Amino acid sequence: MSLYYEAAAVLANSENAGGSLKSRIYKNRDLKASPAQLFALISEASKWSLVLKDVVERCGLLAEEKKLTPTLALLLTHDLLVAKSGIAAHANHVLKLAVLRHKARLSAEFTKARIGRGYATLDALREAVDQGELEDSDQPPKELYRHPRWVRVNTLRTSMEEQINTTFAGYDKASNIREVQRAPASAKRYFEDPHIPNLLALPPKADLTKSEAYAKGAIIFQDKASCFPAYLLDVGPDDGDAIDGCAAPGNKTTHLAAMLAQRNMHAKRQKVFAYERDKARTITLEKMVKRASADSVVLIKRSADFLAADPDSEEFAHVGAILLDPSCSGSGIVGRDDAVKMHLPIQVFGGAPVATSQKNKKRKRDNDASQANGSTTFSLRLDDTVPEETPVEGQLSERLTALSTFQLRMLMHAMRFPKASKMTYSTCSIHFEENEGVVFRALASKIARARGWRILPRDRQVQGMKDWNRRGVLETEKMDVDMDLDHLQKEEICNACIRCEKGTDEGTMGFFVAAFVRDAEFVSEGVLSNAGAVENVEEEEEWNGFSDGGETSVATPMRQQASTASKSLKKKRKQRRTMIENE
Ligand SMILES: C[S@@+](CC[C@H](N)C(=O)[O-])C[C@H]1O[C@@H](n2cnc3c(N)ncnc32)[C@H](O)[C@@H]1O
Repeated sequence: MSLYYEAAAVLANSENAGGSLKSRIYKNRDLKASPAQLFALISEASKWSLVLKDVVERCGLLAEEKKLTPTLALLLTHDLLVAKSGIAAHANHVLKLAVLRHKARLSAEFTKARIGRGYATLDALREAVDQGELEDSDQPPKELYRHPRWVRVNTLRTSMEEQINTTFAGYDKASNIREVQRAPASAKRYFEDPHIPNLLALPPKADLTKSEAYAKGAIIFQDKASCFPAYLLDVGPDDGDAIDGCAAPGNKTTHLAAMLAQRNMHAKRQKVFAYERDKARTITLEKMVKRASADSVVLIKRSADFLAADPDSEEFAHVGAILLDPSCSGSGIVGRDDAVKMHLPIQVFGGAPVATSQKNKKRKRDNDASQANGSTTFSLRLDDTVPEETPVEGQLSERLTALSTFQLRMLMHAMRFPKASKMTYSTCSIHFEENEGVVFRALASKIARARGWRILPRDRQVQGMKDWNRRGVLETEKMDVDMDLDHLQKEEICNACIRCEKGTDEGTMGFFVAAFVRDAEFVSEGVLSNAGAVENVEEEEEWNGFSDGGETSVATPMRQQASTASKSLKKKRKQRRTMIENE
């Protein structure tokens, strides 16, 4: 099979191989072509595909050359018109002949396309393509606020100063984030984040995957918002060990480990227990922890369910802090700008474009999956960075109920650890039900009340988080918990919660985080044994709102008066109980 047939087959991915483009190519032992050549052909052709798609269509190539599929036509046209070494096939190769027959028209259409886009020379067009500056005229204009490439400097391996002087030597320091959001891919510019220490923003398409710093774990790609939980947890030398209850791929785990190590240079050894239930993701977590040199701090609980961790076990006797980032709807996730996007030509008949799949139903021209689906674009992840979460599809409201039930359960389990006095709860979701909704329900639970868990108010948060202005949102109509709190008190709880929104000039994904704390008096043995009455999660679901009267401060919500649940709320709770029991 020639290079081009193999490239088309990789793109069609008829075997549904998972992973990024790179891993699909490099892990495929059956390929004859060199993986480097295949990867270069696909990623280069994709960069040019917006222009070449038009050229192939205007030339009517697909209608005339039955051997060519849209993908093959695009790849071959790329090599004919753009690649320095031309088409990589012998002179009589059937595919080469099919394209060479139209060389004059293809070249003429290419020149027209270049001039039409306002580029006087091929070099000028080449530069624009390299910098990802070509706009798709059929698409709405690019997002106003592009998503930067966030880079966390891993202090377990290096320092900010060292990275500025090595990896980012020769880069300009931007004075605001907009300068990097707007910058072309090749711009050497960084912005030092004002909220999170050791965090840099770079232009959206900055490619550092080949840098030594990335390979050695000195820098880690991690969205700004994803750095909030470990920073907000603010673990110090006196906080003992920590648990990350939902760890893979390990961004927050390694961040937490780096913060622990940094603050605890001379003192006791503190560990991070990292729980990950999923087997495949545990392998990723292990790799990530090793690459970040966090393996001396992090103890991985492989394929282990955090809910099965015994809070009273000797092993966790010194756990003072818990980071909880459970699975969620992923509705806050932002698609990366650096994915490979291949725009494919469609067949044009008498001036009207017709999708190949409609016209040639009988003729199996290739495994062109995207066209068979009626789409004319392939979108592939270029590198192997593992996403923290995969967005949920389908039946949102049912999924939100199931997810929030699970999230609450995880949070209440974390509240059982006898020596824990601080904890963060986060999601990359934009939905109240998974965010503030879970926080309210957790605060109202028996376990929180018995063990003295309360929300960490804004004014007691670590500086960068106190300064962050996007706070929790109160959606009263979605609250399915009875709380005898007045509006102002609910607003105060929301103000203690932190949100990030996607598509803003802050350059974050959609995210939510809240911190819970409890005072030393509650961490004492006596209070713990009283809390023994709170036995299990099923019982938690029976709670009746805030119980014993008295104080109404946000800091001690468990002292609020109980109120009677409405019928619909009772029904919802019953549904939730059934779900927990069925899990
Ligand atoms: C949102 S992701 C965590 C992302 C991670 N904190 C990071 O920053 O890289 C949630 C993870 O929790 C894991 N998980 C879900 N339920 C779990 C459970 N009961 N115990 C342990 N891990 C669980 C999932 O497999 C998934 O890898």
